[in-house]
Amino acid sequence: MPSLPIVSAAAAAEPMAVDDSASKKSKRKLKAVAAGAEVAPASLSKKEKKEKKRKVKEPSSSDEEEKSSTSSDEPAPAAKKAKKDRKNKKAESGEVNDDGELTASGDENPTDPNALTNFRISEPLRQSLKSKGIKALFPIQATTFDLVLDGHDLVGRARTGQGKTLAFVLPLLESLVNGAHKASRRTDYGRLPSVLVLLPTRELAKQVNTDFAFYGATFGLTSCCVYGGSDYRSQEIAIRKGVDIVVGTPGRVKDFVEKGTLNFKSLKFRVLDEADEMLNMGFVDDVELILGKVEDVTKVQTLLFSATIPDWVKKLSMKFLKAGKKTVDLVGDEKLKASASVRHLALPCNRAARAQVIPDIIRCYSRGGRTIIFTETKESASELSSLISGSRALHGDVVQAQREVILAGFRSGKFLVLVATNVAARGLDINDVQLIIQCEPPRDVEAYIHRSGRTGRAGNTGVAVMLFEPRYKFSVNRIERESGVKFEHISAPQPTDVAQSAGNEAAEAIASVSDSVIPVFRQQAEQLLNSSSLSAADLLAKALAKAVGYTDIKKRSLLSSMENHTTLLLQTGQPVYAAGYVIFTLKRFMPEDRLADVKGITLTADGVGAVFDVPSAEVEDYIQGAKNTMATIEEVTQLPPLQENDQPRGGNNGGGRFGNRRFSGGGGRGGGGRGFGRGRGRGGGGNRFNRR
Ligand SMILES: Nc1ncnc2c1ncn2[C@@H]1O[C@H](COP(=O)(O)OP(=O)(O)OP(=O)(O)O)[C@@H](O)[C@H]1O
Repeated sequence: MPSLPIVSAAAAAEPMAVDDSASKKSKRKLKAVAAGAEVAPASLSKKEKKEKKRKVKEPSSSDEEEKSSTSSDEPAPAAKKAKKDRKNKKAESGEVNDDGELTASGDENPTDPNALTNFRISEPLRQSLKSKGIKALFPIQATTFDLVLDGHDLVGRARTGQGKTLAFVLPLLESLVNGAHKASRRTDYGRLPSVLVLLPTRELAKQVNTDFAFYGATFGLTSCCVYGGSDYRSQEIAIRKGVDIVVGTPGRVKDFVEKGTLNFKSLKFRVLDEADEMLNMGFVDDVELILGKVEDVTKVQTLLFSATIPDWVKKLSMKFLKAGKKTVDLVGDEKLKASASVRHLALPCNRAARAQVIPDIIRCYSRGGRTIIFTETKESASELSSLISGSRALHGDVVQAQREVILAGFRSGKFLVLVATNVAARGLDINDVQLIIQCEPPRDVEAYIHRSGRTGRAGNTGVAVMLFEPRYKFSVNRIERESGVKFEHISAPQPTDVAQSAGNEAAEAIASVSDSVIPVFRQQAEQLLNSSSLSAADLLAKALAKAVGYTDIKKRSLLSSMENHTTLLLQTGQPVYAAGYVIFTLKRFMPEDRLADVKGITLTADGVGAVFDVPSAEVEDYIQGAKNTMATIEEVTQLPPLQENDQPRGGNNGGGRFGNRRFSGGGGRGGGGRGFGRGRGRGGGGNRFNRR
């Protein structure tokens, strides 16, 4: 049995279940703003922090004080009033969730401090938002809206799925049409762009452009998306005709800049989204070149959103953002960097067992929604996709046109399982992704955070399962430490559990079959019953099994998830210090040549036992054999706590901690180790898509 029984695991997830309509409702429900904090404490200057503290003590302290500390631009009187009203409402409602964020209903509720009507969002844009079910701003949006509209440069940070895109889309549009740039707005043919948005991947650029196109259309603003691998000429024509907003990836934007097609003389805003990923993808030079093309930086407002703030992003913000820039950091020093609305599970699974285990994980945890499986390499993505029926692969070797078809098919529900490299890790916002499976712990924690963040978005919940080779458990600990996630450790769904839940579904389906079929099938049923020695219930059980595709139930190891392998526990009544000792004990009653099949010896945390896998057909030989010795061997139904390895050892054969090449770990094709030697490259140079 898995350490977390599957049926109850699914049941445990019950309260998180959201169907499509419910998901929209819950989106509306999860609205919050950091309690009373216009700018997150982690990012405030010392002076600002002091003033903030003082304000908490003295609720009557004036807005002017805060403005003088956070802004050099004087907001319009109307803005002052709106801000003040909001503040008062926030103080009145004062609902604070566990994360210290104010929560408020998303329904059109005037007492909701984040209700759209409490912001300088004009009626047409409000209507467009409502048409998408948005009636209140999310915290990152609420916290940054006035800052952006009032002309500040900004560095913004929030967890995945918290609505960072609209955090810049909405105030930019209002600013162009009703705010500071209203008077200089142009609508003529050949006008130069007012907004440039840079994103690290083509898919992300398209997604953000879709938002700009939709909400911009409210005001007659046009946008255009420029990215590599797609038709150059049509993008060029669109820019030359005149466009208000250009959204693109650095490579293609740079091409247009160098060719003179893109001219930034009228630019009012530049936005860098997922800035840290630009660094990871080797876009450093391109980004700096593009940003450096703006001649009069005093006329341009720059917004930078980044999940983490590595040195380059810091330097970038120092170099290209104005000195008075604001920082809104809703993650700050909090331990948990990954999404809090995601259930994070870790499951031991040998590489060779993945293709068998993953469909069962999907069956048990996806709740009928979409699943994204992440692999470390393009080859693994293609290979796995070919082994999982109904799935499609997405990675950098897939030609752009095909990538778009695949993503569109996944978005529209034509197929529900996408096997992808990190090309799909960042920013992609796809409805009803219920489950993320990571085939191995990623090398950097950011990848874990972003991949798992493809579910549990906009207030919905989701499940992220990370597979790991048992001997590399230390890398689970690393991700846990660095992301602040506390993994629930589970074992692979046992085929019996999966079959049982399939059987339940089949039983329900049978109950709903019309009685009109009975006369047609009764004769065969009676014949079957009369000719069989089984009872009617047993025969029906077989019929149910067949109906859901089972003709046999295989066993699956708890330790490595390998099919037809069983995990055994050896105890000798004295301390067990090493794998060698386990082999030494087994040799006493098992022929040596059969010990080659013993896999993954791992000592138990109590120091007096060890678990290992053997072929299921040989289980009885081990149990009976041990009876003639001081040792006991039993089949485990739940993994006991195991000792952990802090360092990778033992090379590719899966030796792990105990280093016995012949008798330990791995098992199966690849024997592990592949994933660890071949992570994606970081840093500059190279074609980004060759790496994903
Ligand atoms: N105020 C809101 N109310 C309801 N839904 C919203 C709101 N703002 C954004 N959303 C929805 O939330 C989802 C996530 O938004 P978005 O993709 O901008 O998140 P993100 O913070 O950029 O995530 P990531 O870090 O993964 O890129 C989108 O489907 C978006 O439409």
